[in-house]
Amino acid sequence: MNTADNVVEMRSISKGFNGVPVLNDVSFDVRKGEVHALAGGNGAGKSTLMKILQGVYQADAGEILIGGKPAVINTIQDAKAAGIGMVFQEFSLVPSLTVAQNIFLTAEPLGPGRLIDDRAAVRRAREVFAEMEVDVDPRAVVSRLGTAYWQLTEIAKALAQNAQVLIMDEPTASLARHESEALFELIDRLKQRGISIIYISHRMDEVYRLADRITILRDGRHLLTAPLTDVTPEQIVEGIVGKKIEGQLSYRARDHAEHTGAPLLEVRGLNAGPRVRDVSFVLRPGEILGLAGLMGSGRTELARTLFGIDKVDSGEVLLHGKKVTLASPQQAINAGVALIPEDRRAQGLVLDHSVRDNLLLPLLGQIQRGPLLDGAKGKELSSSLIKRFAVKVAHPHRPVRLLSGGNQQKVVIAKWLGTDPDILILDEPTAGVDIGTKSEILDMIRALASAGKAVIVISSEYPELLAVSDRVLVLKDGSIIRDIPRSEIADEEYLQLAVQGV
Ligand SMILES: Nc1ncnc2c1ncn2[C@@H]1O[C@H](COP(=O)(O)OP(=O)(O)OP(=O)(O)O)[C@@H](O)[C@H]1O
Repeated sequence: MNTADNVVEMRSISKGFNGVPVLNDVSFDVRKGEVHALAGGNGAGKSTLMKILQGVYQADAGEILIGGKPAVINTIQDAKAAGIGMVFQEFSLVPSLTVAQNIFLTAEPLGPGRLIDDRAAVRRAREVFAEMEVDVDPRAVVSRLGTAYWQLTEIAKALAQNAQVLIMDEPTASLARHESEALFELIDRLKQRGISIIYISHRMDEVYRLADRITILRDGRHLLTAPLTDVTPEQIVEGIVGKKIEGQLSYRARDHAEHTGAPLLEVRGLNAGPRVRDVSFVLRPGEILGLAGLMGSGRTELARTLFGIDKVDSGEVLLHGKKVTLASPQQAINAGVALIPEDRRAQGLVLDHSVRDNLLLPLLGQIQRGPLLDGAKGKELSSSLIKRFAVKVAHPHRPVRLLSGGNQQKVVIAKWLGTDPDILILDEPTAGVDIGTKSEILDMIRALASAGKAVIVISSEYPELLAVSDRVLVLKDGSIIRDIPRSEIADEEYLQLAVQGV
């Protein structure tokens, strides 16, 4: 293949931060109209490579060619001019503005007197959405729209700026199932129009559904680039993780699986706001309970209520047979409940604080010596958690925000498991984590249950939910509509139908 067929070519890129190498001699190319998956473990360097292509970082060595010609991409503006567009994972729109205003925020069509011409912007935005074959009202205020529409607006914004290559970093992370399918269909259409997509995802099914080729990075080095037709899922997993992983997503029987002990948690007629309605269930030691439901079904709200964040309107919660008041997270923690939240950046971490401080936050009680903190003990505790969860960090005193997304998730999990809770609630625990870590997290969940704890898992990924749950509660509009033992769930499809209330 002639290099001129590549819309983007990155050659021998190297990059380090403060002397720590992150990318080492990495080459990567993208052809016109292809979806190229970029895969690799947490911290492998995917985002860093893409930030170099977007002009956010400059490479220490190597070169970039656009359409076969050497290009200098030192700023985000350079990248835009070169036809590189980014669909941000944490959306970069201004919520108080309309869709059209956001699309043309930096490049408004100017009317007479050089004012922002709203009518022209709306007209042009309509054209872009028509080309995308999606239905979005350009006059709608962004804050009133759901995540899927934010994403469509981001894509429209890049296309309006003539992007030829779109970088999508975990684009389905906050989408419901049907929204993800709509996104895949849009990607198919964009491809047909000759747009190239760089697709970063830890989800293997998406990679196979969409990608023409895959490039795998491991520890900052290029491992392979191949058409998807030439590699098996097992080879990809092994390439990413560096070892074979078997039976990751199959349900395994465990010790304590009969769950005959006295209930650890009893919820009776719980009402909290509009999304938790008359919820009752029992959770016994050793049990893993899956919560399934569509977006907005009340899964997250139920978790937040049990952790003392959302206010209880009526009903009772019993822990170890005793009635408890869960009016604050502190009360919940004291009672032995821990929640690993869905939105880890907002709720799970203090991003500017060090990895060590974040890990020790819920453990302060354990390292207190009189009025002081025992520094040595803190160091020991945090180091052992970093080791146990294989958090990839140059030094524990580095701020958490410098960690890759997946490693931030590991810090959140390590932090809460360090508190040794009796009841652990995990809301989308594997979002953003690589396949190796995912399998470790699922094993951790199983191990906790085997040790006699009780676990509640919320996950939109059915294979994952079915791999760990002994029982699944299906929620709809805040109420439990089904309570199904794992043995009765034949397959994913069965669960999907149950969730839809069929
Ligand atoms: N600004 C920075 N300063 C210091 N180190 C950084 C910075 N940005 C990234 N790193 C480090 O570079 C490495 C690669 O991170 P990167 O975000 O590129 O990984 P990734 O492959 O995208 O991972 P993930 O799948 O977890 O998102 C990580 O070890 C990270 O801590």
